[in-house]
Amino acid sequence: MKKNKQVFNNVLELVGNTPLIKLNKITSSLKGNYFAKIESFNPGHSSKDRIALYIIEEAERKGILKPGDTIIETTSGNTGFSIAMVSVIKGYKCILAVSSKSSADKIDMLKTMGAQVYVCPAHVSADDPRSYYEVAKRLHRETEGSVYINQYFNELNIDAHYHTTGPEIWNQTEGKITHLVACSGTGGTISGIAKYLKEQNKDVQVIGVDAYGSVIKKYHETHEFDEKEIYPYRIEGLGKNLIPTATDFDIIDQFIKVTDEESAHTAREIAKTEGLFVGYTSGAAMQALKQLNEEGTFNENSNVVVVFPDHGSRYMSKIYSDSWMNEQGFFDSQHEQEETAQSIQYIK
Ligand SMILES: Cc1ncc(COP(=O)(O)O)c(C=O)c1O
Repeated sequence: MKKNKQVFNNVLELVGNTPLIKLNKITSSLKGNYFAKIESFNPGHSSKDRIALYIIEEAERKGILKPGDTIIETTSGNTGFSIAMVSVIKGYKCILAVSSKSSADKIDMLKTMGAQVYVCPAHVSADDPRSYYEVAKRLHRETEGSVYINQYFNELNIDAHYHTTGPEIWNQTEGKITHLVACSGTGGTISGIAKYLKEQNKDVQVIGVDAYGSVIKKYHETHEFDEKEIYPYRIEGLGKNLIPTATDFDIIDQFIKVTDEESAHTAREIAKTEGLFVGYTSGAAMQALKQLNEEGTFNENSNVVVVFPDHGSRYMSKIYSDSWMNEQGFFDSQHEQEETAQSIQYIK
């Protein structure tokens, strides 16, 4: 049968080639042109589909993985979902070691996607045999024919974005991009895209978004790992309490930090202004654009691409819940709280 582009052989054929959408209203008072790379258009609703597929296919190419083998990772987040999805299609077992802090919803989601989930105590040190890092390492050692994805320390994480997201952004902007702004967690997204873009045009400015409570920005500036920078924060997937080797610090020009509170409000603002229902780190990245604009980073000729990594549906009990926002103290005034409450009217 002739290949019909409307019909796909399986869901994995839809990974990548996400749209770049112009931001209009939320950026109306900022200098320059703004475009968002909407990674929730991946079938697993996040950018992590790209690394799951790429790393697993690399292992296949190298003959490390055979059908029926096992893929192991330590995450309850987007990467876990993406690995589970790829494993279903390709016929691998998927083992995810997650922290007991993970919500029941997330664990159920992974279980639904066929993963074997090990829930490990959250409040033990990383080198404790019960920690999710150690459990994953032990399962990897004990399971013949297993691959440990280890996204924070796997350079294929960078390669995945170098070969996919980077060229997509270059082509979608017809080479006119001047600035890339992206959150940095493992650092794979920003490092891989930056490497590709700078090979095309070394003048493209690359700005990473970090969280208060994370060591990344300070490490970039001083090469010092400063434990004093570390404290708990709420945004998931952004910043870190360790230095990932999946971040190429030399290729990133600058880091900027954003707060939990402003990022949450900005994510809600993106939905209301652009009709894009995106995750918490998309709010963080957009918040970074506002701060960079204030600092005078952009001018009328700037063509800024911002990466929105995932979909808002994963944050219903967090930033899109008024009671959660209230519990965090993110509604500064009674007025703000009443205003959002008024958008729901109960007819009795
Ligand atoms: C929601 C979300 N945003 C942003 C990131 C950051 O992407 P990267 O790990 O490629 O730096 C992650 C990764 O963990 C994520 O899950």
